[in-house]
Amino acid sequence: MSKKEKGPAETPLMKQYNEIKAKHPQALLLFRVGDFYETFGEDAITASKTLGIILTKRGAGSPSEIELAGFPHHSLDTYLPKLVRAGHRVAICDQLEDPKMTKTIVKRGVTELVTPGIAFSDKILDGHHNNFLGAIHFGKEIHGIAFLDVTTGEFFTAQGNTEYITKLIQGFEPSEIIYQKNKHSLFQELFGTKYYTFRLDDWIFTPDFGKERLTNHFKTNSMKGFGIDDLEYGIIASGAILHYLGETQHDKLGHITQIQRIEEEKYVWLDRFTIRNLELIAPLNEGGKTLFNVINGTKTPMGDRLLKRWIVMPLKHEEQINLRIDAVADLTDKHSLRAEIEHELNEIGDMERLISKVAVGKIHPKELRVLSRILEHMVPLRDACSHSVSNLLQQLSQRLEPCEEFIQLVERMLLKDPAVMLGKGPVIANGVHSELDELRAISESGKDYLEAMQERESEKTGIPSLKIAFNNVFGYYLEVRNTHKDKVPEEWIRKQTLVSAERYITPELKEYETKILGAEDKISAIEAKLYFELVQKLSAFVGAIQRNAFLIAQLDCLTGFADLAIRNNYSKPTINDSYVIDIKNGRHPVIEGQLKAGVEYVPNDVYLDKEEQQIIMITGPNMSGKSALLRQTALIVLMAQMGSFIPADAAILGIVDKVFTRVGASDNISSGESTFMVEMNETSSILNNLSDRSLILLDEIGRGTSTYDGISIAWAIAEFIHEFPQAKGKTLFATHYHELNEMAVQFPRIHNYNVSVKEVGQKIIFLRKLVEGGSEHSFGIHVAKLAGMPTKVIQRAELMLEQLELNHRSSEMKNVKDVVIQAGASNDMQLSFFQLNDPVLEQIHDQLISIDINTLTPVEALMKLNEIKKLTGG
Ligand SMILES: Nc1ncnc2c1ncn2[C@@H]1O[C@H](COP(=O)(O)OP(=O)(O)OP(=O)(O)O)[C@@H](O)[C@H]1O
Repeated sequence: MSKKEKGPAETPLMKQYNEIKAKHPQALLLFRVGDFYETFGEDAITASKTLGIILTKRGAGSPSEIELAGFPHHSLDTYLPKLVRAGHRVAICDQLEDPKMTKTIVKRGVTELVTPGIAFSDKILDGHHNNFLGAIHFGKEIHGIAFLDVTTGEFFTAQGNTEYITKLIQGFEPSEIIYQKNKHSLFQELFGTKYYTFRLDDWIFTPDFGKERLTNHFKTNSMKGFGIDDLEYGIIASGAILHYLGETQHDKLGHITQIQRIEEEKYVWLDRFTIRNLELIAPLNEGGKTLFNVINGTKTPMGDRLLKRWIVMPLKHEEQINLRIDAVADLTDKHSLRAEIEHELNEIGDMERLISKVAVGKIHPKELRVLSRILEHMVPLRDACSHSVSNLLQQLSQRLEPCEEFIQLVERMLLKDPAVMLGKGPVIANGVHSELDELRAISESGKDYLEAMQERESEKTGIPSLKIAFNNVFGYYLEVRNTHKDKVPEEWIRKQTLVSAERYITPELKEYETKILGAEDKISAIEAKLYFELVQKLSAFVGAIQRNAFLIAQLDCLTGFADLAIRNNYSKPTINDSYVIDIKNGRHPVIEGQLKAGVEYVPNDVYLDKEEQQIIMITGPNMSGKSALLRQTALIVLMAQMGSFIPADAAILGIVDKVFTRVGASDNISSGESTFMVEMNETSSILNNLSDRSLILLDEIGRGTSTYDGISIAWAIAEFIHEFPQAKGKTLFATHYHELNEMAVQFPRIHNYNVSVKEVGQKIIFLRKLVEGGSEHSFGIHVAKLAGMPTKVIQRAELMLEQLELNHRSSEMKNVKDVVIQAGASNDMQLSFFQLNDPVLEQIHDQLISIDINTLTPVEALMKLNEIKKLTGG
């Protein structure tokens, strides 16, 4: 705060402001003054820029001059979301007493601190997304994490290594992450700078504090009941979240009724590359479609939010998966059942967020009516589900609670069509409170009296346009247009002169005004009291309505799956505990919907198991459909384990417990690390976590490096997976190195396939059919042709490729060790080679030194070779 602001001329108001601002230095303070929210100093500059409101000066020219920008208090809903979305923390400072009741300065205090992770305003939230606040507690190897959506009351915790935490953050997409102050550089190192973060004091991140916060909140002795007792770090992170809520003045938390453990053992492990690469919830390229976009057929916001979680957390237990799949099957079979349920779901809005608003006391009367109307659909839904043969739907049906008492209370207490907000019109029904009814009658009759008075006076004075109106400054008045000014009786008291009219009052008018306003003040007070009592009573239903919301979310996802299956012609998968993946005519769910008119997606069979065909080596030219095939296989498996039908004619799927994905790391080059190193590191993390039920997708591994390095990496990895004694992870390996086809000779569970193409003259036609056998030759040069490379270069390349292939064959690459030995040998040779003192050799030497092998593509390598050959006069 600059000196200017603290001059001797500091007014009591600014003194109060400065005191409050000092408590919230990191927040933008909205300071309520009368009907306005004002911002001062730096805050005013920020607010005026972000909101496009006028920046002025308070006390211009005086020693206490300070920037000022403000907006009317009723525009808070418009401006607050803009500030929060722009990444600001906003402290809302309200008047804590009625200005009319005090002679000194009004008491003010911060009533809420809104941050991106803790926001209730519907305008900040996207109804279809959870708004999670995340907290991390960093340990040495293992870290704790917690996520809370304060708008729905959903609260989760877990702990695990960095990779697991990263993956959870990817799946939950928190809007804000809090962590310990002294872990700033560690956080940035692990998670980068793309998240909105806030750091808290270190002492908050201790086991005792965390446990105390949680047990106090849930009113329990331990966290055993929630099954998280052993998650020491998870508890610390969760405690930090509750502390943060307190710090931001969110202490009404009755809707946070439980904390759930994210049970790693229950869900398929998807490594972070898989979530990204399979485009499960976020597209790789802006505007791209995700699996979520394609399979989302939900009708309620709860379903929408839950589906996202189902997608990133597919199940691993056969029984649970089959419960879902059987429900989808029944909903698919029975058209009328589905139609009935969908009809009800269409009418169900965001009951989860509405009931949270009841718990925090922020619900508006109209919203209560909406919630009550939603609850009326519980009984029909329950009845509909009871007609299903699926166990899951039966269970859902039995658990749905009708909440009749809630509906009755709202029906009895609220008007059918109450005002949107308390204080903006009548809310409480007639017949609830006798004094309220009487006061309403007085107010009404007073208004009737005023109407009669207007008519009477108009007649008496001969002023046809005479009007009785009201404003906040001097209450009720009579307004006379200037043309009739001379007809105004003498006893009227003039109050205000406008350009075209004059305003008057009379003793009679004031007498009725006192009656009406007195009644209205009392009406507001009684309505507010009754309304708060009602909300208080309704908060007893928080648990039941939250449970209903969760059941409906599940029902919505399942019905959405059924609908999807019918729309896209999906079929029911068979899930068992075998180690087989046997897909008949599988398709890619996203690509098949995006093909040009007239182009059919070519379906393919994929078979993998532990004994015979563990690894499939898929060769084929670029663009032939290798990646699509890899991804569709994983997507089909994952969709099935989410409980959905699948884009295939049929499939028998042994449960998969982990999915790993690695894609030739061309997009990692920007990080500065060598592609080769990145690829090796990432792949080694697969090898450390392999299981018999793992599914591994390796797409063009080794692409980012020079050809022989690439082949060696790819070979080494495939060999390792094949030879790994503890587990036989099923693997799809896409590569354009046809050299890898040789592996099938040595390794019995590696089989060669290729995505077939037909060469017609100079052109290649993609048939997109996966057929057994390796490719005859590499298609790199074909791609160079497509890229418009000069014919001379292409011809030379073709020639050299032949040479290379000949040499390579003669070296009989038996296994990777041989390659490594060869590489060592050639190093030695290089030395002696360049000891010759020849200028051409020197040039060649320089050329070779300048090559960055880690980023060289095969085509570039060929061109380089061509240049070098020219140097020798070849
Ligand atoms: N089975 C299929 N049926 C119809 N079109 C397909 C099929 N598979 C792939 N395609 C189309 O071909 C395009 C290229 O496929 P994909 O990216 O899988 O090729 P690729 O062999 O992996 O190529 P690259 O090596 O360049 O990554 C896809 O975007 C899609 O439009």
